[in-house]
Amino acid sequence: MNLAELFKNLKPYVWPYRTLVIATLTLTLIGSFAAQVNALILQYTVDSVNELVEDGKGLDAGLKILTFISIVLLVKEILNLFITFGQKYFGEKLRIYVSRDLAQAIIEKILTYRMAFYTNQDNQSGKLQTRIDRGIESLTRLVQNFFIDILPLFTNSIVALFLMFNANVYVGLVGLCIIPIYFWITQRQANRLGGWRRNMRNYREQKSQGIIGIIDSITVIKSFNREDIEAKKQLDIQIQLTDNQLQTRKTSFFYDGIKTFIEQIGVVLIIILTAYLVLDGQMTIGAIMFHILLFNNVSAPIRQLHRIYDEMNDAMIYSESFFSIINAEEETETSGNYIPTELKGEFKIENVDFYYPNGLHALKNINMTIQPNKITALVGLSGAGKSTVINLLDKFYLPNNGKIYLDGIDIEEYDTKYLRENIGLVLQKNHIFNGSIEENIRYGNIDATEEEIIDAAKKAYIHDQILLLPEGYQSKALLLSGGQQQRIAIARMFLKNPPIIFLDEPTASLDAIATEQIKNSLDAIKKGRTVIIISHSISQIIDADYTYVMKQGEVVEDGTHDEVYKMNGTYKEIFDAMAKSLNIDKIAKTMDDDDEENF
Ligand SMILES: Nc1ncnc2c1ncn2[C@@H]1O[C@H](COP(=O)(O)OP(=O)(O)OP(=O)(O)O)[C@@H](O)[C@H]1O
Repeated sequence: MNLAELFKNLKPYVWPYRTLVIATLTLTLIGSFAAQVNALILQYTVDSVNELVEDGKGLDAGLKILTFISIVLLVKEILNLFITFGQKYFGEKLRIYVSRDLAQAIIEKILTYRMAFYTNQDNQSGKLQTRIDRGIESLTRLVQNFFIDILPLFTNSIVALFLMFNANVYVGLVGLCIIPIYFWITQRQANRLGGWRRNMRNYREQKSQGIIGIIDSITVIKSFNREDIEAKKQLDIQIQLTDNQLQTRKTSFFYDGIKTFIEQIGVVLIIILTAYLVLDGQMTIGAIMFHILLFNNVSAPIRQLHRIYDEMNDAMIYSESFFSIINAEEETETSGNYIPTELKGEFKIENVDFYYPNGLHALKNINMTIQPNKITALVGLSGAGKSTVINLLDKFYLPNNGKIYLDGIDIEEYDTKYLRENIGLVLQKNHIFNGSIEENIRYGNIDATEEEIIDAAKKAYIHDQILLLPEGYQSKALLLSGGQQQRIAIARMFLKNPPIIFLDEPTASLDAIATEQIKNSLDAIKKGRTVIIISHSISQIIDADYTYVMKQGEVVEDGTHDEVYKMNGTYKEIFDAMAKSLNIDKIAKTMDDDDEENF
């Protein structure tokens, strides 16, 4: 991203604060003129004092001059006080507001993005966070620097250059010559640093992703005693990062040295030239001071050029990824605008093919009909594509081929918000977010009353356990056990009370008693709705009205439980294995013995 594109992208965020910008710019201009007063006064002082000495006049005459100088300098400093304060304050205000707006804008934007954006390898949470944080940080620093540093310094520089030309065209030319040389060197420096800076961004992203990874997987790391391996992985990144940092610093030091050298040559040239003009009688002695101070005003911003360049480069590099996130229109979730008056809940999946963003062919020419008022089970071994079907029905992803219809209308034509409003989803994992139990359940219906929340928790058989917690419904939901969290997710679905329900192994982490209780609750809620259940539990599968059996992304069998069982294929294989794993013979024997004893 070049500077013009950067400013174009940034403009919408700065535009609302244009009054602040104008105020800062006006103060900057006044400040630039005030900054030249010192040079003028110094020249005046040297020349006046020199004249007094030459005329042999005493302190009395000098006192008048000194009083005048002191008053001018004092007034200038008081003025400067207000100018600098106003300029910094307005600049800072601008930075804070722009930073807030950028942060909010990117959050609002990514919330509208489709699921594929989040599951993309490049957008792992740590990486995404570093990209967003760094982007905002460098962009806001750019805004601040532009108004607080760059603009005042460069306006100073231009005004000083103008005064130099006004004094003598050759003096002005020396001042002017140094600028392109400096620019050229700084640009070479920036080009050489560009690659390393990009590397730096990657290493920083990897570093923060690494730390997040460690925290997320700490149980696995500790249980396998893999602390050393994890530390080594981080060390490798740190070593690459520091190598890169050193290279950056080395290059910077080298170019900084050259720039200081050039600047000093400029100072020497100014001294020689002005001394010549003074000796030639074309100027008074005060001009030497005047020119050196003016040259200093010209070179001061240039001396900062590399820092400004660095920051601009940072802003360009980091804003590149920031704006690529915020401007990723192709990631925005699509929505139709069809809203039916009534929802029957019949899904038809026709010849659907689906590839995940990483290219994995997860569904192959799938055909299914999901009947309303019935329970449809999706059965298959791990990785067969069952959850993927649900992902497609929820419009988290769109099929690459084929169509999905709901009540005869293509789901792409449906208003996505309406569709999801009518679907209740209980997932295998990742269903609890940071917040209290109450907040987590309330997510199902933001306007629910306390009684309704408690009622939902009761239906999910979690109410009694919540009451045993020290903070009850206000306890942190993430601290609950896996099975308890699953029941919170079920309570949330009960509260939502949608006509279509997708249950992805809803009882996977539950104990036997909770499974039995939840099963009864689910049986109650299933009535009169469209229900899809994915389960590895025999009891839930047997209860289904219709079953689709999936294998490696394809539907291999479908029918009622009896029909698919009799096909002697995958379903029978899975079902028999499930039954065997339950050790039904022994269970039956234990229960028989128990009955006999009781008898
Ligand atoms: N976000 C993703 N990106 C890439 N591949 C994915 C993604 N999610 C799932 N897959 C892959 O798609 C295939 C189908 O996965 P899916 O989760 O649908 O299986 P499943 O039948 O529900 O399995 P399980 O019973 O273990 O939940 C698997 O090979 C899985 O690795």
